[in-house]
Amino acid sequence: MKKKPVVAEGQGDLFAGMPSPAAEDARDDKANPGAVSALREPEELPPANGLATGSAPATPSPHLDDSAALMTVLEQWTQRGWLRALDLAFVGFLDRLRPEADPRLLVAAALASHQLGHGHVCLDLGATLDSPDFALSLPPEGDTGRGPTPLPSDVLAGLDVDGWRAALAGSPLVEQVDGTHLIASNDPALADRPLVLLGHRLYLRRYWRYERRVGDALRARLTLPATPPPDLADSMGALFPRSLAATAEESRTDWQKLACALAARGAFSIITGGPGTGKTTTVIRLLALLQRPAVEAGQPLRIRLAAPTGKAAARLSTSIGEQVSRLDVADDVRAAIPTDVTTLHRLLGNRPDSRHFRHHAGHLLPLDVLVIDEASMVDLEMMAAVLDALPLHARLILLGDKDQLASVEAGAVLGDLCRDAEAGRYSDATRQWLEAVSGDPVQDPQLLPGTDDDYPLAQQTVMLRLSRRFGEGSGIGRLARDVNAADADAAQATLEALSRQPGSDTRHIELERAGAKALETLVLDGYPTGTSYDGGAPQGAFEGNAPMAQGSRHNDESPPSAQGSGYDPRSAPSAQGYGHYLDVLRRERPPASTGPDDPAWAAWASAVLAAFDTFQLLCAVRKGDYGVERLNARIETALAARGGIDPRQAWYEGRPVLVTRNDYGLGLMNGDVGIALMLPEAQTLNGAPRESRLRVAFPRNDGSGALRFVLPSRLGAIETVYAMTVHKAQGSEFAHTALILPEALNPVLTKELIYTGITRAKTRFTLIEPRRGVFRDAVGRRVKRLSGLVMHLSQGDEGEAS
Ligand SMILES: Nc1ncnc2c1ncn2[C@@H]1O[C@H](COP(=O)(O)OP(=O)(O)OP(=O)(O)O)[C@@H](O)[C@H]1O
Repeated sequence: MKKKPVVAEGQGDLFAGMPSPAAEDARDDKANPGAVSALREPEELPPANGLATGSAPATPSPHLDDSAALMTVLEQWTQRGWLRALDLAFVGFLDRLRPEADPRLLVAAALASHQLGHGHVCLDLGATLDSPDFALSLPPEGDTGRGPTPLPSDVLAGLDVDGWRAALAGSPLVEQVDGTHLIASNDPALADRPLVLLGHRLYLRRYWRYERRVGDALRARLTLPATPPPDLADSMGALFPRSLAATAEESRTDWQKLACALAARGAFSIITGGPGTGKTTTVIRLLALLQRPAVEAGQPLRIRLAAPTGKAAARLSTSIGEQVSRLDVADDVRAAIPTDVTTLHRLLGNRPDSRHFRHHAGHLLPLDVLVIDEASMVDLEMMAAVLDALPLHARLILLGDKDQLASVEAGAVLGDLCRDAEAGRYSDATRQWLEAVSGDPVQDPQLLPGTDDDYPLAQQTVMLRLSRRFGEGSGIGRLARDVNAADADAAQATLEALSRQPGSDTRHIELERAGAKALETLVLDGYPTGTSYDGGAPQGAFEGNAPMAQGSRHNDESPPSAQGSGYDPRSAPSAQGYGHYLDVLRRERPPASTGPDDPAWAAWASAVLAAFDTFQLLCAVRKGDYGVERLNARIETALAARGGIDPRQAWYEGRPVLVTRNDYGLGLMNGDVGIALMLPEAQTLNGAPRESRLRVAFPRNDGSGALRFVLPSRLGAIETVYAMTVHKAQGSEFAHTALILPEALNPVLTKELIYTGITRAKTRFTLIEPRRGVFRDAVGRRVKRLSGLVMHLSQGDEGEAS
């Protein structure tokens, strides 16, 4: 078969400029040949775990006969949406670079690139051969895989892990990294090779390099001498009075205090904990503790606070603002603690259409302390960029919940770095130092012993263990804990018990039993008082694939709020559906005579946005009957049917939209949510009556509470957002969060996803299952993101952390 050209050489983001970073790597290694100790522990090459290892090789698949045969398959996969165009382009690039390349190399390259799109930094050859379709999440959700297209398991059939590895190792496109030292050779000819093989892991060079940069930078920070502020013990005593300890347990070990002490002594620290465990409270006290001596010396520290998304930045800004105002410190110290939180992109100085930032190793950030909140959402590439741009003297503090889903982009940096957080792994020296400065014993049944050499990172990591938001009495908290423990039976039992309990904050709707109407009622109206949704809701419109409003009794009649349930959405503020924000939109609209500059319009827009935030439907998936795309359409139809919106045009008043890509020109960030509203024009022509025009109101997300109004025509990457994926909801919270699962288990459904969904809820949580058992099965499954950081950090705890 004749080979087809795939793309122009050099096209595609992943491999653009590949040679130059590689050359930099080579320079790094020359300059610092021993730069691989603490974080980059010597690797023992993992044993091959491909099922085929050791057994007689099965018949090789014809798809790997030659590169033309393979290219045909890869093109089919791309056409079907199984691979990204970028993945195919990468392979096309390699194929042109080395026309004689082994098809086993080309398929591995395609899959390594594909895995990046699924968050994995590299391709694990053994795991891929063990279970190709599952490891590669192919066919993707919403695709049954039927048809003539071969599956990955067909294409890889007959490959054994050793043979595959040997084919890669022998390729001139691959640099084999020394498994003992984790460094590349310094041969400049090799440094141009676009792929890196480390044991059974194949990396695109760019990502291997990010991993190295993060590992090296963290190790450098961890080996700096400790610099605790003077009078640490006294300052901590004042900032963490005993009365703050809420329970008998915490009065023994105040983890917030210990976190503050560890962060105060080193150039790098991590404070992890679930929702409401006091991460913000702790970091504010830490900033006060660091800033006081600096202010007294007349040299206040330059402190910056950042988060990965605008929404997360706004949330931290609000919470810090409230807490700083209550802080018991001198006014000049309080004034020197910032409350504005920026996004990481802004902090680093994004450049339009470029993945490079204004601040980098050659132009460092002008700061002394950097706090990054919601660090679980920071991907590997961004973490490398931050560490590059950070002066070595500056303290870096990562805050986040290690158990949440990782970033959509490749890498699970916080999760990787927090592997030992639960077990503590403090060395005797760390423990003694902590006990001396805090006056508290360091004790918890989960703690395991450690040493400085084996667990360098653990010495600067603290896990906060007590949730103040979701205490013992909170159903949401109980469910989140069971899910987080991956205890499927306990989680299912808790869910059912809470759902039956009157007045509980958590509900379970099984659509098989309750009928699709229950979903419609929930999404539109929240919880009507006195109605049980998990049993007796009437059958109706929202069944099967029918659009939500088809056949609905609401269509031509009064809305359900007036249909005998006795429910008035205004009387149940903590359990709203989407009817609520439309209600506010209608009810609170300023009179038509209100001038265009009157602040009443902004106040109205703010009220509508706030009302929208009281409820959010989250989906685990995008495709299928219970994915974002179809549910958005069904909800839109249902709201239209009751007269709440008029979606005959793409843009209509009340349309909620989610920004899906940063737009620096407009000041909008990926994750920002806005609502289209009809607003008066500022100008009229020749005394003509004033016209109204749709504009989309977005919160400025800078802590000011101000809004930004944007013409719909200026918005590029947006989507309607009645339903939102759990991934997109990270960093946000909603008073009432409903999480709907798909009908069948699929690779994205894991306990991390369910945990992240549950913990978006502030006061109410509803789990909706189209089919019983999906929740339970999902809770039993963990995300396993592949990355070398885990490997570098895992020495010394073999067998304990898995
Ligand atoms: N030591 C403490 N004593 C009393 N209240 C506390 C203490 N620590 C935190 N809180 C309260 O608990 C709530 C949650 O704290 P905080 O916002 O610091 O947690 P968080 O972990 O940052 O939460 P999030 O999950 O929103 O990021 C706040 O109302 C805070 O005032």
